[in-house]
Amino acid sequence: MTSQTPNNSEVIIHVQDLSIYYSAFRAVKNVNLEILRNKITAIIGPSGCGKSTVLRSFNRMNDFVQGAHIEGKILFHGQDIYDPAIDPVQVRQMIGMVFQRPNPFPKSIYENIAWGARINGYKGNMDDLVENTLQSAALWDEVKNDLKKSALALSGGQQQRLCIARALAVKPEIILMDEPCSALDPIATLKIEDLMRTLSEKYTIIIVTHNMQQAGRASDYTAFFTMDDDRAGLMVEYGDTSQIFTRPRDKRTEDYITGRFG
Ligand SMILES: Nc1ncnc2c1ncn2[C@@H]1O[C@H](COP(=O)(O)OP(=O)(O)OP(=O)(O)O)[C@@H](O)[C@H]1O
Repeated sequence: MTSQTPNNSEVIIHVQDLSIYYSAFRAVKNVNLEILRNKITAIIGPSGCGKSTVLRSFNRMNDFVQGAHIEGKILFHGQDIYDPAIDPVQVRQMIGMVFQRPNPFPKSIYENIAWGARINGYKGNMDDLVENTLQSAALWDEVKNDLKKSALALSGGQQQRLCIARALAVKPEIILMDEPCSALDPIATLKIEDLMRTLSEKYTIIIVTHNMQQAGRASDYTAFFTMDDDRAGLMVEYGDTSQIFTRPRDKRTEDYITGRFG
């Protein structure tokens, strides 16, 4: 691994020799990566190189895919999240996820936030929680008079910010974002990118994106993945986003970011 991570930042996730399989097929191999706290890390690379697979392994979403399993370790604050003693539900509470297509529940805006919190046993003032998380997701001003309205009546960008608010409501430390803007127009996309920057003051964000301008604009660190001859994804290079985009060390990274491949 080519790592430029400054050693004064706290590592929140250590990925050690990670390989991920779908039954016998090794989709990702031998990844070593350190994710830094309160930073935005982008995972980029050509289609099929395993970006989503890696992202989903960080909160055990691959557990839902029959035959999916990993080798190696993913340590969250030094704790192996695949240790049999660990409850995957708790992992997903601490490491939340936002998906490609906004997927609010077919319920009111209010209930989209309150539901997860209630299931998690939240005992505080629900109105305050709803307001605070909608504020954190930069959505409050747009919806404060419509909290009883269906979430499905919101625009795509608003729905995605609601999904971010919903993820925040259960107090995670990390937010995984899998192509969160691919269904959004450019203005809604920029709003989400601004929001990511604000959220990184309190949270750690890992984003998979096809959009290289987005990775360049919105992330602090970038991991570039590609596919090997055996179709397994591997990490080619990882470092400061400006270095990856202006002075890539590996020819494969350079070819990808200059558009010669991918
Ligand atoms: N549920 C699954 N079952 C079997 N194979 C899968 C599954 N999900 C992904 N794969 C395979 O794993 C490899 C990596 O897929 P993944 O979706 O992680 O790549 P990606 O880089 O995120 O792709 P894209 O940019 O197109 O979304 C591909 O070969 C894909 O076909």
